[in-house]
This record gives sequence, structure tokens and C-alpha cells, in this order.
Amino acid sequence: MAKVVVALGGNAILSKDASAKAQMKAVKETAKELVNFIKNGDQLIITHGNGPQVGNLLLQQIASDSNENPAMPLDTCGAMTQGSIGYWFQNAMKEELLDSGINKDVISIVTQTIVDENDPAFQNPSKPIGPFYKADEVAELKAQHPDWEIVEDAGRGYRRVVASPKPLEINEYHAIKQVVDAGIIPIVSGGGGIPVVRKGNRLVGTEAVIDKDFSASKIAQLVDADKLIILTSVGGVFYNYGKPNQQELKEVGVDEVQAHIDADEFAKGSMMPKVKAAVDFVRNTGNPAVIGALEDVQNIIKGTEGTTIVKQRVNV
Ligand SMILES: Nc1ncnc2c1ncn2[C@@H]1O[C@H](COP(=O)(O)OP(=O)(O)O)[C@@H](O)[C@H]1O
Ligand SMILES: NC(=O)OP(=O)(O)O
Repeated sequence: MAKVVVALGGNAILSKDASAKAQMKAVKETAKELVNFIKNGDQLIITHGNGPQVGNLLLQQIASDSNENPAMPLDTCGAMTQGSIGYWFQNAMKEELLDSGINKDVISIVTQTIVDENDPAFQNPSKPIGPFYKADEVAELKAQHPDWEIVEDAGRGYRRVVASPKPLEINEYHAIKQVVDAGIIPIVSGGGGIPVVRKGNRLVGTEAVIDKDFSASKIAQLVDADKLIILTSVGGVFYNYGKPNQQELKEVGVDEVQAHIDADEFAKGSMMPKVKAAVDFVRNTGNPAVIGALEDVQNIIKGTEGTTIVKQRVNV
């Protein structure tokens, strides 16, 4: 039995339609794929992004902000998305498991992730959240929201970016480990976890969105996972992505990927955190990490799809 941490992108939950109904439908499709890990005999730990959802929630907060009904801060919005997305997954996974004749419990755990208040990321926002905007909408958005940073997101449009400090510790990991050992499927560290700073015995929420790929790597190391699988909207990692000479990677050693990270060849805010998180997991555990598409889960399990990053390639 392999212990597998699966990280899902916020974009895998929300495509164009941001209604709860459409997101629940997408989560249900995702759950159908995830149940394949259980059928394969794996122990599953699920984590997910929240970039689109937390950005949309912030917009709702701004739209209804008043003395009587004040806007919630970003850390609280992160917690709210852990609750809503966790509910969707908990609900959909249980139904899919029962439909497959498997009686297993699924539970989402509100997770706090400890960050360093002096992390330079607080001065350099990089995490895209919320909807995509067109180039000609940016000037008006900046006039409406002078405190917003807006950047181009991997050729897909423009998005607001917020601070994204690195996860140092997952506060609830002892409890998460016990849940996994009890044979329960946990949904953890949603949206990278709620960013908190340690002040003695207190954990104080801070306004940021942690990259779920980095926190997934941390969780995977803390629970001694055999594999980290990052599922997204693309079949694997490409060199020269989007160019005529793009090349999809099948199996690749950490040192080779590191050289491409050092040369800044992957898109910031999309593929770069995934490859960095995967390399961190492989280096610290010696176990493989896979980056691939959600719809390819069955073949990822067989090892025929996705990009697998390994400590050292056997046949080079
Ligand atoms: N080198 C690359 N190889 C593959 N995909 C890439 C690369 N560079 C950028 N991308 C883009 O990254 C996207 C995945 O990142 P993102 O949308 O942030 O993931 P998620 O929300 O699923 O975590 C892909 O859909 C693809 O458009
Ligand atoms: N928090 C986070 O990494 O979200 P996305 O995966 O949606 O970007």
C-alpha cells in the first residue's frame, strides 16, 4: 500500500462558471478520478488550491463591506475556502466511494500553516488569485484598487497577486498523521493552509495565500508519503512550453530539473512552484513526485502519463 499525497489546483475545481453548483459538479468529476487511488489500494491524502475561489470571495467581501457587515481579511477568507472546498470534496468523495462499494471516511481538516513574518514574499506579491482580466481592464482596476498588484498570468490574462510566503510548518500535522493511520482520507491544508505567524503560544493570522504545491510537499514529507502527485490542467512538465520546440518530460532526475529552475525557465505562479515543490519532496525523501493532468489519473497510477521527477534516472 502506497501513501500518496495528491495536490489539486484551484483551477481544477473552478473553470468558467464560479457558481457553487458548477464547482461541486467539477469536484464530483475530480472525486471520480481520485477514487482510482483507493481502488488501487493506496492511502490517500488530498490537498487543494484556492486561488480562484479566495480571490472571488475577497471581491464579494469588498462589494458588501460596511460597518455592520465588515469585509473579512484574507486569512479568514482562506479559512472560509478550506471549509467550502473541503465540504465539496468530503461530500463528493464519500458518494463516489459508496458508489464504488467502498466504505471509508473522508474528513476535511482546517489547517494552519506557519510562515515567517519576515519572509521577503510579503514585499513581493506573486500568488495569482481570483478571476482573469483582459489587458484593457487593468488600468481601471488599478484606479479602483490602488493597493492591488496585477500581473500577467502565464499567457492566460491578468490577475491580482498577493503575498505568498513559504510554508515552514503545518500546525495540525500530528493530527493529520493520526487520521491517515486510522485509514481515514483527510482533506488538508486547503489553499496551502491558513497563513499564521507564531508569537509565543499564539498563532496570528496574516494576509497572504500560500502556494498549495509548496504546502503539499511539506505535508507529503511530514506524513512520510511514498509519492507526491500534483494534478493540474496540463499533461506534464514541458521545456520551452508554448514554443514550437516544446518538449514534454516523461521521467527526469532532480538535478536536471534543478538546472532548468536555476535558469528561470518555468512560468512563475504556475509551473515554477510545482516543479520546485516536487524537487523539494524528491530531494528530502528520495521518493518520486509526479506532475500531470487530472483526467490522466488512471494512467498516472500505471506510470504511463505525467512527468515523474526521480532522485536519479536509471536509464540515462
Ligand atoms: N513549462 C510548463 N509546462 C507545462 N505547463 C506550463 C508550463 N509553464 C506554464 N504552464 C501552465 O501552467 C498551468 C498549470 O498551472 P496552474 O494553472 O497555476 O495550476 P493549478 O491551478 O492547477 O495549480 C498549465 O495549465 C499551463 O498552462
Ligand atoms: N493556494 C493555491 O496555491 O491555490 P491555486 O492552486 O488555486 O493557485
